[in-house]
Amino acid sequence: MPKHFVFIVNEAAGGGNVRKLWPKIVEQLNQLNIEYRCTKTNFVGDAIQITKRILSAANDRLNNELVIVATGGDGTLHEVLNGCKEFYESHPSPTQVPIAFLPIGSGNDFARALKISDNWKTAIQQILSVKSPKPLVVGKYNNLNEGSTGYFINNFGIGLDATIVHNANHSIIKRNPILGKFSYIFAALNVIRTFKPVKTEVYYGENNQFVREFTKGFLITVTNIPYFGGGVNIVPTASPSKNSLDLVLIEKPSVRQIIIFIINLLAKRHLKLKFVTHLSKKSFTIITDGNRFGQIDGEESSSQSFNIKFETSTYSFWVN
Ligand SMILES: Nc1ncnc2c1ncn2[C@@H]1O[C@H](COP(=O)(O)OP(=O)(O)OP(=O)(O)O)[C@@H](O)[C@H]1O
Repeated sequence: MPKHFVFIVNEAAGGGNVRKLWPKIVEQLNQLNIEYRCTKTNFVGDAIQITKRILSAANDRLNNELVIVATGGDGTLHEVLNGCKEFYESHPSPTQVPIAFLPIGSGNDFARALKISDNWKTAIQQILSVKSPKPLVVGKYNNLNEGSTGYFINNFGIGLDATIVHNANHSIIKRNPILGKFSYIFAALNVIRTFKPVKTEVYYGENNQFVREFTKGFLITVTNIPYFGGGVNIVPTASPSKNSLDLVLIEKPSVRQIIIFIINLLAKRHLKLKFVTHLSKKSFTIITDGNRFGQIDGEESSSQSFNIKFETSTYSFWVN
């Protein structure tokens, strides 16, 4: 069946690079003679509202033809996913409009995990070569303190990586089209020195009957894919095709341990280190004692003491 593609375009992604690229992409789409339309986002969170409007305007026939193409970075894809999930939670349907991804943001970790090309022309060809939607696992979080829920495609971090995201997002480097790619590295070098660890409890098992306590939680990351922070291979075995989420937790390391960790990270052996905790589960709850930043798919959440239940969920994606 011919597909109708709706591009939700975040021109602010990729340090503003998308604004320059988009006219070229439009030219290419016209040359390819495919059926498409596009909507540009105007502010943070707009892609959630746009997605919900698209889905509520589609009827049953269109539902089978539509593909929503998140066009930007991981934050744009995150918003499109949450728009879809919110819509179908209030309008249950046997079929879901699938999400495709045209990765032209700064980090593009989801694309890296799914081997979607970072060359936009190739990525468009990849989208056009898909024959049918594929269900993929996404993370669901339930913030038990706030009573809010949401979904993530990549990772939910508390502490170190979240503070790095906070600092990177507020640095002028992030808005630079060339240096933007390195904004996380610059921020990391500073935060690793200054970050204050946080007391953390992790509950898991059928009825949360197992608990692990960490007095000096430093890096606390729940991930659905191998990468975080723009290409760091934090859990090489993580996959959105596996019905589990991976937790990596490191307590405040010494300088020696940081060096050992980096060397082992490069050799993909870091999860075997004694001072690194790695759990792969369908569900767990993390409680932290002390206000720290959180990051969800690279977008920061406010500084707070977290009490979060994580579980797996699924959504339909237009990927090979
Ligand atoms: N018109 C807009 N102006 C400013 N910000 C916007 C606009 N539309 C969307 N946004 C916000 O831009 C932020 C960054 O988008 P996105 O994450 O897609 O790009 P990126 O940061 O370059 O990529 P990545 O997350 O892969 O590093 C998101 O929080 C999104 O809500």
